[in-house]
Amino acid sequence: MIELEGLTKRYGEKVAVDRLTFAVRPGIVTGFLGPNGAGKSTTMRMILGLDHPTAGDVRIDGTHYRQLKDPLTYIGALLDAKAVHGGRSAWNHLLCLAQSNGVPASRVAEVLDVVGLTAVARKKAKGFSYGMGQRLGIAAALLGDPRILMFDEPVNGLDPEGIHWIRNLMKSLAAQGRTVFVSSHLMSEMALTADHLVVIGQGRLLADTSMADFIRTNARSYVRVRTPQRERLLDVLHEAGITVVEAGGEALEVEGGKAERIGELAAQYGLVLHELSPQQASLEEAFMQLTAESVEYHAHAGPGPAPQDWGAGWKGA
Ligand SMILES: Nc1ncnc2c1ncn2[C@@H]1O[C@H](COP(=O)(O)OP(=O)(O)OP(=O)(O)O)[C@@H](O)[C@H]1O
Repeated sequence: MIELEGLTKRYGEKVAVDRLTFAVRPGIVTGFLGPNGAGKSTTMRMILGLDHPTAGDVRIDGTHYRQLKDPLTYIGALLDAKAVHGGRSAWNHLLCLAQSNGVPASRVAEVLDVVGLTAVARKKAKGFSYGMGQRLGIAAALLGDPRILMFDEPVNGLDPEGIHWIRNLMKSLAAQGRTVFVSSHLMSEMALTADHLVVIGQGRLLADTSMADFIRTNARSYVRVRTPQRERLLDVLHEAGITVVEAGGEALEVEGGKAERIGELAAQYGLVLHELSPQQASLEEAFMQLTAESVEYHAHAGPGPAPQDWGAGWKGA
């Protein structure tokens, strides 16, 4: 379990993390979401004792990180995959970590096998691709067989097979009863992996809830209905007190009723339906809706030079 209480970090005037209070529980994957600059990495760094909180507190199974003996055996983390001495081989990097953390050297071969780097174990890390570096970082996190795992953007740079692999790895670690805390900007991936979500914006807690509740609360779900008897169906739904938002063409978006109820009403009145499909809102829609107010770094959309014209001013200069 990771517990944060009023955790705050200021850099001068900038409040990077603002009175965060939440707990990351064992047995499930908890996703950590927030727009760029929301404070996710700063929070993770404070959990690991790499940054000092300005105020508040954070504990790992009831203890401060700095008080843990052999911390890698309590919490394993992937924060920055590039934090590896490039001149060292993957094997040596992990062996050094094992020796300084009371982990048996036999674990090195085991974790290299888990992350699929056995074949390149003796190669220098500086020759690794970004994705191989991520795998090495994940191996380091797993080295001490810790009860708590924390990953900052673990799927960055991974190929589709690697993304699939890490998704299953995180789920199986949680199924073993471990605490798994993971940040990602890839909403589709997070939707497949996380059971619970902690969402922050501008350093503040915006949500601490199950995936299902988060989507239900923050995005619109509706039933899409197509019928050649549009006016009659509208009357029937209206009579039944069901809200209809009209869409283009012959499709209706029905917000206030379940597909079963709409289908039964149509049958009762002998109306033909060409489509009756519940539309589940996506995590991405829910996330954008919730964090719209707290996005600091917007790209410019709308009128402006087309991408092919960028730099046109340089021509002939
Ligand atoms: N060492 C530092 N000095 C000054 N400001 C910092 C420092 N580290 C982080 N910040 C600021 O704190 C805020 C939070 O940054 P942080 O990296 O924690 O966000 P994040 O949610 O991890 O963002 P991203 O999704 O872009 O990785 C940002 O405004 C950042 O500029």
